[in-house]
Amino acid sequence: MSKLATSYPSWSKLEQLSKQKINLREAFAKDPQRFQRYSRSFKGDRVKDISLLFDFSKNLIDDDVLASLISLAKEAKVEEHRDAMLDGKPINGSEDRAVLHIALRDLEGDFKGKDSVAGVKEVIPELKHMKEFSEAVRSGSWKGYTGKTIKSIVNIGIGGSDLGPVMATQALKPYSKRDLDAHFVSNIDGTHIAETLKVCDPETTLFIVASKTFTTQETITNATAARDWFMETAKDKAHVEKHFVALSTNVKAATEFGIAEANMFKFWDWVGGRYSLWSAIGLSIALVIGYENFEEFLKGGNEMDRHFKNAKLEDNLPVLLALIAIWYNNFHNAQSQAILAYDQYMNKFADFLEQLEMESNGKFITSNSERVNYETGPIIWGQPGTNGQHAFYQLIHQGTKLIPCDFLAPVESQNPIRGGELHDILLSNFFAQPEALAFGKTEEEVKKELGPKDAGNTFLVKSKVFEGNKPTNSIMFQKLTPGTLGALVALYEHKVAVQGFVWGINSFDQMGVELGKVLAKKILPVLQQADAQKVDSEGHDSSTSGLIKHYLSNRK
Ligand SMILES: O=P(O)(O)OC[C@H]1O[C@@H](O)[C@H](O)[C@@H](O)[C@@H]1O
Repeated sequence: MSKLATSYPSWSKLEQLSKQKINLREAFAKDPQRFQRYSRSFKGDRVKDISLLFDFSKNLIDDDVLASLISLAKEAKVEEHRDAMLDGKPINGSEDRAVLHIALRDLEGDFKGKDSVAGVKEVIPELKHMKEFSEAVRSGSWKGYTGKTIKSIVNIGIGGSDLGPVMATQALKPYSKRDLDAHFVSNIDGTHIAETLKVCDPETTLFIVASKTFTTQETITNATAARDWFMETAKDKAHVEKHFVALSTNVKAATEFGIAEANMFKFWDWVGGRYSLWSAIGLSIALVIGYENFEEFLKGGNEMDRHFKNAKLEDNLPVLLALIAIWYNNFHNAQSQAILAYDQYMNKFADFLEQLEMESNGKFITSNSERVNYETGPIIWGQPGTNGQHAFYQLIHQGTKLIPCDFLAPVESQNPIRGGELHDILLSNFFAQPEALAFGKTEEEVKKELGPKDAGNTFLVKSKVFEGNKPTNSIMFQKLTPGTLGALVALYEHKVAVQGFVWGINSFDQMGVELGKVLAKKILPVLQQADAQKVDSEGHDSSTSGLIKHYLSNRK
């Protein structure tokens, strides 16, 4: 049973330690080995192109802090929780489910404990189905109802059934089949599907209806709209099977929607939505980058799984990433964390991590049904570099909030424009920003730089001071290959799991998304009946009633 994290002896120790201010200028000056001491490298042993360097030396830590964070992980039984997860124990207690996204990428059978869980043995046959299908579409042997090759795919899904595929297809664009257009429709705002259908041809478009539950209102409504649009041209229902496939755990509902069993790609209830890009939900990824590359992505995730399982806590990348974030979240009052990827292909990475981290760890109840008396998941946000530098970095450098940042960048660019000049400029920024954040600029330095003419202008001098001491992690990877992306995603997945273990919460349900859905379902009939009189009898507060009535009386 999970305890309140505040009850661990190391929690109090860390509270004490947080009162001693660590100054990064002094820490680096004192210890020439600081980078060596606080950085780790990680190489794939099967996927050879994976090579990561994780530098956490620009954090407000010293040996005492790090040792106490590691002790905290031990007291919270992180290793036991991890092993229970990898063994397929039902650690998602509120739903009584195992948490086995690792099974989706365990192609060589490294994790035996999970094998008795129902569905695990179907992973490989289902991958074979994905392989055959994606190859048929990509090679052109799969034809639309008029005998034409598929030119566009439209993934219709939301949340985890959208964000992972969107992020990964963007990230792995260099590996994509450029003559196959990939679209993603998620929002129930009709604009999303309307604008997508405008650039699609019913004869050459394949719709992928991606929904774990197959009951999600947005997805089912958008899929129905897509089918109506298709039927306007195709006329005959029998043509649907050439143009619609389903990715779901709910075979019954997908059948009711009209999708033939042969066109269904299944997964299981032990795959959480935000962890589902490794499952059939990744079909759009396999279609875009090809099955072999998709498999490399899976193998990259498995590299990180084995590291997570086998590396000692002090060297364990997900554990370190999690503990460092806990240090700021719980002992330095940091409310948010920025994800800053210096790789344009990763422009959806922060969006993806928003769901992964916030839906997983935005909880106030422990697995022991107690209300936490400490902060849980931070707000995750970010933009790719260098764009963010010209927008919000001002606040990170000189604002009043502490925002720990993860900087990520590839050693090798996929597009070495002008002989690599652009990449060098990009990387010079990737190196410079954490340096500026850590070491800042003192008043003396500013005065010296301004020279005698302006050094007496106090407001100017003070405005130009950077206090520094802002913590960052830097993660460099060789190149954004499918394997590397897999390892990076799994790194963050396990980071989230470790944090949940320490905070004693269930990172694998998402009850907090339900209430709004239920209320919307109650309001919808009122909008459809357009009965403004009825609004008052619905029992809403005056604000909600007022807004509904405003809508009903002003819509055309
Ligand atoms: O894949 P489904 O069942 O349509 O669900 C989509 C999303 O629905 C949301 O309500 C959940 O919070 C997400 O976790 C989930 O990914």
